[in-house]
Amino acid sequence: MKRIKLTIVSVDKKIAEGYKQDIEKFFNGTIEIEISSIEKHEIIKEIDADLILISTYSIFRLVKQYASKDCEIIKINTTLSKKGYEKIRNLPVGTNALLVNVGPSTATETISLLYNIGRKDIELYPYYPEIKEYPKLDIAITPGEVKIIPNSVKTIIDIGNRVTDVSTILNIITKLNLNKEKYKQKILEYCNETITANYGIRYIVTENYELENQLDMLFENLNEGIIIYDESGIIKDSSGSANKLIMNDYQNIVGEKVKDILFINENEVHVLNTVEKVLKINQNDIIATIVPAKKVGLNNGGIIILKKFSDVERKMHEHRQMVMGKGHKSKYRLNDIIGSSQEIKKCKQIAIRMAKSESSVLITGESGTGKEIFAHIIHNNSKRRDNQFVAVNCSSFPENLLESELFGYEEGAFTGAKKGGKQGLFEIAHGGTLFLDEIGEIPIHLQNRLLRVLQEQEVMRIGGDNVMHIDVRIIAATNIDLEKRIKEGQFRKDLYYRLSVLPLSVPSLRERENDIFEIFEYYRKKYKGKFALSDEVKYFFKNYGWDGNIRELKNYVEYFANLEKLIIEKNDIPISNIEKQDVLKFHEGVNNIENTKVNFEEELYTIILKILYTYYRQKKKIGRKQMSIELEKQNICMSEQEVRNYLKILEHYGYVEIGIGRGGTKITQNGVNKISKL
Ligand SMILES: Nc1ncnc2c1ncn2[C@@H]1O[C@H](COP(=O)(O)OP(=O)(O)OP(=O)(O)O)[C@@H](O)[C@H]1O
Repeated sequence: MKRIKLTIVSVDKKIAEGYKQDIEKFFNGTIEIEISSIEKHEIIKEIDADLILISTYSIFRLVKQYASKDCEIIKINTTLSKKGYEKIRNLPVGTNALLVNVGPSTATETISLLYNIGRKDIELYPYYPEIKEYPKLDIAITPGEVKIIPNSVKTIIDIGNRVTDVSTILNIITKLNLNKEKYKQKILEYCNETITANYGIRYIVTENYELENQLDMLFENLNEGIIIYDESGIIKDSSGSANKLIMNDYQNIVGEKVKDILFINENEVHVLNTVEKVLKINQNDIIATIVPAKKVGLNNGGIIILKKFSDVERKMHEHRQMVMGKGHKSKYRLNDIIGSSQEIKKCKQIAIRMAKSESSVLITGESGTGKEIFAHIIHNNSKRRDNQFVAVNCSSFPENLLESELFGYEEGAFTGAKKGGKQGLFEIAHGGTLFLDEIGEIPIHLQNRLLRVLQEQEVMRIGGDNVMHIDVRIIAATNIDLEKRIKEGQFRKDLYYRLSVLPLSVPSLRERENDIFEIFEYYRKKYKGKFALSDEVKYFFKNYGWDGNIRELKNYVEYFANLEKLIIEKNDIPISNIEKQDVLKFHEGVNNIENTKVNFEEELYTIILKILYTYYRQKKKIGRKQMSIELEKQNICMSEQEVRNYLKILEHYGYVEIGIGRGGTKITQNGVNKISKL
């Protein structure tokens, strides 16, 4: 292999020798160094080198003539050795001395060097052999030129030959494209042996080194395994514990592909946001946090933190995922609420007004009506929008886990508690909004605690004695009748009042029939469905009960989009034929309602009206479900859909009033009159 060649050019051969020694010593003979001197303003021969170093800029033009076209030329920066500096370090402030060197420029250069490295407080006067006038001083300082010091001088301070500055060493490494890592330690040593006037470089070299050292230590001592990978998913660095977790011994995994090592897909490696995955590696459950590293210059690379986790932690993790699944960021905007019905427009307006307030909101409505979207919208339009939106589904946690999720715990609070404790969701949501979904499911004991937090705006972690002030806005949602729960003694009245300062009732899809097809169309486009609905199917959907509301509708659209059919027929609807017939029959009935001869002698209408009358006397409304239960008591089997059909027809005749949502049905005065005549 060809050795790298460096040529040093200087006016004075002796000086060049000095530089050669410094550089040779640093590179430990791995670089070939030649000296080319200048005689009578000429260079003896052409320079054939990979890099040329010159002692002064005054010879630059001359050297350039002898150098090959693309060979770079850099000037050697010089400085003092530490030993030399020590000799002048203790000179008293205000000392006057001659600075002796071979010529005027070298003398002034040395004065400025001493000034730059810190001796600004002594007065130095240049002295060189041809000088005509100079002050007669007792002290002379010289970089090795003792012979030319005038005899009158009493004290000679020889600071020794000037040495190559670390900045030149760094220049050589960079220009010759040498492996910086290899010289890291040597650069640091060189910095310590010499004095440099280049404080910036010194700072960067030593500080970086210390930082790197600390990082290396941290890297190796963390229990978690760390993997750093580049944009091709290739591992660039890995900590000992990562190697141990993955390979079961300390075998190095640098150079391997992340996906092959962790058995995951390529797209799981290149993530846009931090994700957590649970992996099974070497019979161990490992939780891998994959952090994209755009900001640290790895492009699409990233960092993976690997951690073994116990059963307790796994449970915690699963539950955390339930919470995190809902995200700590608000994702919906007003435009995500599709529909132009008056009902939904009004609901949006109310939500926006509520957003401007700081009071608690209670969102009610059937399942799948969009309560959660409304919670996001209220947060997004409030002044808390730049802070966390933390959503938690109260029904998805066992009681004790919900408590620790909400309020957090201190280390050692219970067996299996994580080291360092855990932040509760109230703390996480500080400054933002906490969305408590399915609040009706929260157990009584926690209701007490929740109420206290809301009243006092303070939380205390489980097992802790530190009270933390929190500023969190609560939005709660429920699809069950909380007032009923209160009557049953299952929900605290005072908590209910505190939560429902601003009540928002989201209408069911049944109450806004006109929105059905608008939402249908929105999701059809979203799922890239190419289908159209047959007329019969359209009638069906218009008259369908939509108990699952928009969530159910959305599922239908997704299902149809996957069928890849152009026209969706009745038989494509994935529900039982009986229910389908009911709906369609009803449709025909309602379509022909004007002509429908309702035979009130027919027992069924009478029975239904009578049940309604009984409820009316008890000042109660009755829902479809309850109606079919009441009918069953009289040995009449009728589905909720059938009940709905009968009620619609009774409504058409003005005998009943069907309430919106789950409001239930009430007999009218007409209806009362009707049955009294029967
Ligand atoms: N107006 C709307 N336009 C479009 N999509 C909607 C609308 N309302 C709800 N959705 C969608 O319907 C689904 C159910 O909404 P969401 O989860 O907000 O309902 P929910 O009332 O909170 O239900 P649950 O009580 O079961 O938690 C979601 O996928 C949501 O995106």
